[in-house]
Amino acid sequence: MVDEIDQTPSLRLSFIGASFFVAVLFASWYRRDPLVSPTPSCPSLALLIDLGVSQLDAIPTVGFSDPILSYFSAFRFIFDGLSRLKYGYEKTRRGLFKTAAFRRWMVLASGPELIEDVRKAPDDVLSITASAIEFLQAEYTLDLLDITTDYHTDVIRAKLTRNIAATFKDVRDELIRSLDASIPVHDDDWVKVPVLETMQHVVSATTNRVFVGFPLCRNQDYLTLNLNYAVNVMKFATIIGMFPKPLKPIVARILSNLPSQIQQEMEFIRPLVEERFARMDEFGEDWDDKPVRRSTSLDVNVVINAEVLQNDMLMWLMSEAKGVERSLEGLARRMLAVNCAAIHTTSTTFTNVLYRLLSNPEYVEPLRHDVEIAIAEEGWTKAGLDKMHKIDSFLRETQRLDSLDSLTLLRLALRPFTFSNGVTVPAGTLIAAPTGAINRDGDIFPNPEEFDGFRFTKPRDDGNAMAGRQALSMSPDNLAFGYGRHACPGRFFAVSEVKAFLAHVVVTYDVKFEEGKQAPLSLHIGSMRMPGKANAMFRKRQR
Ligand code: HEM
Repeated sequence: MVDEIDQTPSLRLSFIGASFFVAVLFASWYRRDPLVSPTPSCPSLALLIDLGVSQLDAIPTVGFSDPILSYFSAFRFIFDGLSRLKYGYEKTRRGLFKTAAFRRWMVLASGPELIEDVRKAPDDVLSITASAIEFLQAEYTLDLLDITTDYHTDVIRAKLTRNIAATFKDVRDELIRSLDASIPVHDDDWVKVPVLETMQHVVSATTNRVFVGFPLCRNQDYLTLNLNYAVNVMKFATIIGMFPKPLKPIVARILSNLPSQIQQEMEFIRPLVEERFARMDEFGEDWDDKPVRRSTSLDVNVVINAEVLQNDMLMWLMSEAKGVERSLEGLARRMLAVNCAAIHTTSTTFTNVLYRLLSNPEYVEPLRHDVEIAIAEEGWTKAGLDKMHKIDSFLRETQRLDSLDSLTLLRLALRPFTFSNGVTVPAGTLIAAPTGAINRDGDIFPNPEEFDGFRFTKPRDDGNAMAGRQALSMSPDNLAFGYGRHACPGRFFAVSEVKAFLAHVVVTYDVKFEEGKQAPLSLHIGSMRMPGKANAMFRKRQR
């Protein structure tokens, strides 16, 4: 007994010593990075740089700076991300601070100059693709055939955006049809609807009207597949990201059923792809510009002899895909990825906008007025949406307070990067803007915690009411869609969709929360924010 007591401290010390040694080795191996430039040949120097001790030292840290203890900070960030970022921002406003991520340091830049530095940096220095590979764990969650190409981004930016006015009638048609189906209002009765699930369904159907056209956009199994895939990517990425590289494929295999999802997507789009490739072979590459064809095999309950749009996302991808990407499997994976980028973000925004409307019923009448004036002038068109300034401001204010992620402009430094204030960060550092904290800065937005739905319609000091104030305007103060060359290419489409939704809801329904209920608490995981679940009550608008 005595022996045991005597030996315990030395055993404990040896155990702590050995654990420390293993932890340091593990940390140096775990944070070693295949994506960035080679580190120096001297192992100890490489270790110091990998751990960010030397070059990052000058930047203040939120949490532990110590290489080992920083893992606790990275872990804590999962539960407390927004307030950690707010704390760092308050202390270093318009400067730099850093916090630990699991595999590397993340440096947060705020203030117009530093954000401009990030915006202007070339892709081979600060890479959005490399950060997406890591942040979304894209190798395991998206698993594109050629992960190095993002041709879908150009397709969205050019073709989808150029076709917004032309496809608006279809988008609105699908929006109304799916809302009618999900919210069966009769007479003057109130109908109870689960908000998040309904918005996910409505956005999937509406978006896929332009992605694959009718009738596939109404196939419930197809919509569920793409929706589940989109929601799971975010969830799985967070979990897989916590494991070291050799364990990631195993964890990914346990968590996800990606191979079967890809197979299902292939089966859904196979008839379209085969028919269209055959036509492309017959008529040449210009075939996709033939806008419509008549179909005889549609769901007769809904539309008879409808025009089926051939100008859809799948067609545009087929026209631009090269190499392995120009196969059924390549296209199926790409369609899943595009759905993933579009559905989760837009349905979360629909949900946030609706919760804000239910929580602030005094906005309903002025919003109705805004819509009715615009529609009287321009009809239900893209030009009509552009005139709905109050609807636009309500959306932007919602995005300000309910940002989907408290980080944007996430980039991975592939080479050392020097900010305009002279501070250099090493290759392998993540860089981002603390958007959630910027959005709550009282110097930029007076009464920042207050929801002021018409904040962005009020005249400014320079008398220029609207310039730079729309939901689509990007600046260091409005990063909801990012900023610069890699800003969200789907933002024009997304904003039209959300504005069309809000405009339709206010002129069609009366809305409220269930008796005694209010907006649910959001779930925060790391920097991400997901709205909670609640029911909304709808009835036909009483005039
Ligand atoms: C309200 C809805 C949406 C929000 C809030 C949103 C937000 C964002 C943000 C913050 C970024 C990163 C920008 C940066 O880091 O600079 C981004 C990128 C991206 N978004 Fe969206 N997005 C939305 C809808 C969409 C839609 C509808 C699509 C597709 C049709 C889409 C496709 C993409 C793609 C492909 C990228 C990567 C761009 C690149 O790598 O250059 N997004 N989005």
